Order: sequence, then C-alpha cells, then structure tokens
Amino acid sequence: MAVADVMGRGFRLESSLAKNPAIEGLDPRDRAFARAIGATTLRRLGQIDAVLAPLLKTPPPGRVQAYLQTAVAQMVFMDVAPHAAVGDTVTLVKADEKSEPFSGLVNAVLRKVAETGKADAAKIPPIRNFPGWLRSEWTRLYGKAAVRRMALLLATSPPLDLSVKNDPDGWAKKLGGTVVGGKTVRLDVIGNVTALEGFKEGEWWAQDISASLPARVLEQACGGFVGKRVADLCAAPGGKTMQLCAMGGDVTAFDLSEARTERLKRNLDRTQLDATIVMADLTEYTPEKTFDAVLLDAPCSSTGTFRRHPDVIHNRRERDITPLTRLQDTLLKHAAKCVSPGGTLLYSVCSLQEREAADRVRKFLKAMPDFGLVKLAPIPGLDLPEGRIDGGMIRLLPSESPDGRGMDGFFIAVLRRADKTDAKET
Ligand SMILES: C[S@@+](CC[C@H](N)C(=O)[O-])C[C@H]1O[C@@H](n2cnc3c(N)ncnc32)[C@H](O)[C@@H]1O
Repeated sequence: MAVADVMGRGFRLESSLAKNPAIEGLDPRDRAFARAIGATTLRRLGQIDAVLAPLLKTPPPGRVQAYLQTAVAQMVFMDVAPHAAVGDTVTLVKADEKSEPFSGLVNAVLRKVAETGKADAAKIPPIRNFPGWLRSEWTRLYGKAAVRRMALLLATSPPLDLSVKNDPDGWAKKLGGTVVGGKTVRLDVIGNVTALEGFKEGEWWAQDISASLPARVLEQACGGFVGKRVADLCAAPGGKTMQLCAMGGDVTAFDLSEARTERLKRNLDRTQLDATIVMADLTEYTPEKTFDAVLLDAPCSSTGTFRRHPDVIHNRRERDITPLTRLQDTLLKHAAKCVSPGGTLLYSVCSLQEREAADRVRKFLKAMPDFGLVKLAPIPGLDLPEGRIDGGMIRLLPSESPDGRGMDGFFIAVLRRADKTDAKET
C-alpha cells in the first residue's frame, strides 16, 4: 500500500512503489497504471478526502483509508469504470488480513461514491489539495491567485525538462520538444526516458528548468567559469555538477551520501564530464583550498517540487522546517569558509518556505559582514514577473514559468566575499 506508506510513514512514493513486490511483479503497463493511481491520489488528496468524509462516521485505519482514497482517485479523476474500481478494491481489501474486517464498509462507501463522487468532487476547489499549513503559508507569501494556479499545476502531470550539453534548439527538434527559458528542452514524455535519443550518449540529463538556474546565475555572476575553481556543495545526484562542468569550471563536487554519490559518479560517467568527487559531511569538513565560486544547493523541505513529487506536500510537516533551517545555517557557515576572498557564494533551495530561503540569507549576512549580496541581472531567455529578482535574491514560483506549464519553486541568492583590497579600502 504505497499511498499508506507515504501518508503514514513519510515514505517517497517512488521508493515505496519500488519496494512493493506486488507492484514490481506487474507488467510495465500495469506498473505504470499503479504508479498513476498513487500519483493521482496524492495530487487530489484534499478533494478525495472531502468526498469521503461525509460517508464515514469515524475515520477508518490508515490502510483502509488508503484503499478508499485510491479507489476514489480512479473513479473520480481517472475515468475508471466504477464497477471495476469498486470490485478490484474490495477484492484487495478482502485479501489483506488487516483490512479485511472493513471490506463491507469499503464496499458500501465506494458504491455511494460511484453515484455522486464526481459531482461532489467538482464542488471542492483544487486549492484544497494542498495541506492547510502550506495553503495558508503560501497564500500569505505569494497571494491566493498564485496558490490557486499552483493547485492547477499540482493536479496534472508535469512536462519533462532536460538540460543539454550543447544545442538546445537541435535537441528540441530531435526529441519533439520546445526550448523554454533560453536553454531547457521541455518534452511531453510518457514512458521510458532512458530510451530517448541522446540519453545513452550522455547528451542531456533530466533537470527541471528551475533547478538549472542556480548554475546559470552563478556563471553569469562570476563572468564565466573557465580557469576557475568551482565547488558544488551538496552535489548529488549531480544535475548542477554536470552543468558546472559543461560550463568549463574546474569542479569539485561534495556530498554526504554514499548512495547518492554513486549516482553522481554514474551521471558524470554517462555524460563524459569530469569533476573531483569528495564524500564528506559538510557540517564538519572544510576543504583545505578555497574556491572562486561555491554553489550550496542545501537540503530542504523540497516543497517547491510538488508537481513532480506530489508526495512531498503530504509527508512534510510544519515541524520539519525548523530543524532544516538549523542545518541550512550550519551548511552556509561552512560554505562561507570555502569561498576565496573576492569569490562568489550561491545559496539555493527547492523550497517555497521563506524560512528556508531569504530568512536564512538575512541571518547569514548579519553574522558574516565580509559577505554582501550581488546585484543580479535578468536571466537571458526568462522573463520573470517584476519583483522576483530582488537585488541578490531570486524567488521562482511554480506558477510563473515561461510557457505557463509550471516549474519547480526555487530560491536563489548570490553573495560575494570581500577581497583583501575591499577590506583595506573600507
Ligand atoms: C537538494 S539535494 C542536492 C541536489 C543536487 N545539487 C543536484 O542538483 O542534483 C541535497 C544534497 O545534500 C546532501 N547533504 C545533506 N546533508 C549534507 C551534509 N551535512 N554534508 C554534505 N552533503 C549533505 C544530500 O545527500 C543531498 O544529496
């Protein structure tokens, strides 16, 4: 029960599907259908629960609730014939020892949903699919209209974005996509991404347009990377490392996780790009030599990635944010030690929570007087609404992508360390 694992145990949808032997044993078409049911359930959870609530006197155990939720997702949002969804779900519940006593309830509730579920769900605004704490925090920060637009993006599967080593226009043509934001190739891909032309040859890697911007912004702020020492802190699985290498930097990539560092190595091998890899805990370790440019893509709540990972909004809790901000502060402090005098430090997070974003940078600047924000120029090919680039900080909202089809929520700040001459002058 992958959805129950996401809701009850904080698992990622992909990993709980991958660990589920019943799903692994399916043929590729059925496996894709199971994945679609899980994702649709998480994309529509607020509406689904609102349909179920009046039909349940007391909330059933989590597993039973998950059976009900996935059945409603199929009937209401995936156009599965009600008799098939009800029949299959009741069979699954009866075969599950822990849930079997609830099979009569499940049958009765789903028969009612079959009658009125679609009409009931249509009355519930999609904004309710965001958990309440995110809805209110984002409304306060970005306004209701933006959150409504984000809710529409949550409801649909996102396009696939690729970063290419060279020639975005040529690859867009070859793969049947479009170029967005000047450099990213955007595709409507359903199915096996690794089978696409250019994957094996390492000509491109999957990377949301927003996730590709920190490396682009840092390159612009540094006037290029050629001949420069560049550190990618918190680098794995290496989307940004590959960009920094392709841009010509002498790159060292750091990460704590062995498994993720292995993925980073495989990605660099496939794309035939070269970086020095260091596995280290950056809350403790400081490299001996400093760098001209340092990119810290810090661990965060990832709430900005809800289009691609609808599980994040359900398995993150408001109480998770404060411990993350402590880790971000510590990593920023250590990152600062890696920056050469006159060098540049970029901080980014794929979070929509301001506490993980501008608040961290303001706190850092108070404690580190030799760093200041770099005034940022517009990003070529990306027309952001006014105010989104604010001095040295950029806020990217999912609802403000160049083609209206969404992008990850991201935050970027660029800071420069004073060099020795600056210190003498002041
Ligand atoms: C947001 S992800 C990085 C994504 C990566 N920059 C990319 O573009 O592919 C954060 C990374 O930070 C790493 N990490 C978390 N805590 C760390 C620490 N204390 N020291 C080093 N790396 C850490 C995680 O293993 C994870 O790979």
